[in-house]
Amino acid sequence: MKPTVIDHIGIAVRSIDEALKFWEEGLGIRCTAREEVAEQKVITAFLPVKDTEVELLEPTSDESPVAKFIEKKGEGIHHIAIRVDDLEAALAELKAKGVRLIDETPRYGAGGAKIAFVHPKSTGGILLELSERG
Ligand SMILES: C[C@@H](C(=O)O)C(=O)SCCNC(=O)CCNC(=O)[C@H](O)C(C)(C)COP(=O)(O)OP(=O)(O)OC[C@H]1O[C@@H](n2cnc3c(N)ncnc32)[C@H](O)[C@@H]1OP(=O)(O)O
Ligand SMILES: [Co+2]
Repeated sequence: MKPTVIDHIGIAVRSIDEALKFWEEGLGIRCTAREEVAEQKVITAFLPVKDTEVELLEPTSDESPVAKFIEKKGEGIHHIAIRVDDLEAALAELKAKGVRLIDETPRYGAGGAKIAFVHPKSTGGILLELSERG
C-alpha cells in the first residue's frame, strides 16, 4: 500500500451554505466543486488547500451517516481521507492484517473517486476513508 497524500478532511455540517460563510468569506478558501453523492446520502463541497481539500458534508436524509453523526456528536470533523494508488490492493492488505473494514470493495465518491471506509474501532477512533483517483 502506498499512501500518498491526505486527500481530504471531511467535516459534517448542517448547511453547506452556512458553513461557506466562514470558509469562503472568513478564510478566503474557495469552494471549487459541489456534488451530491446519493449513495452516501450527502451533498459535498470541496475547498482545495494546496494538495489537500476540505470536504464539507451536508446530509440529504435523516438516514445519512452524516446526519447520525451530527445528531450524536454535533457538527465537526467526520473523517480523514488518505489517497492510495491501488485501493483494491490496499483493502486486501488491510483485511489480511485483521483491520475492520466498513467497505470490503470500493464504492464511488465525489469526483468519481474510488473510496472505502475503515472502521474507527481499528484506527484509534477516527473514521478513515481511503481514496483512489484516476
Ligand atoms: C462522498 C464521500 C467522499 O469523500 O467522496 C464521503 O466522504 S461520504 C461520508 C459519509 N459516509 C460514511 O460515513 C460512510 C461510512 N460510515 C459508516 O458506515 C458509519 O457512519 C459508521 C462509521 C460505521 C458508524 O455507524 P453508526 O453511526 O451506525 O455506528 P455507531 O454510532 O454505533 O458508532 C460505532 C462507533 O464508532 C464511533 N463513530 C461513529 N462515527 C464516527 C466518526 N465519524 N468518527 C469517529 N468515530 C465514529 C462511535 O462513536 C461508536 O463508538 P463507541 O462504540 O466507542 O461509542
Ligand atoms: Co470523504
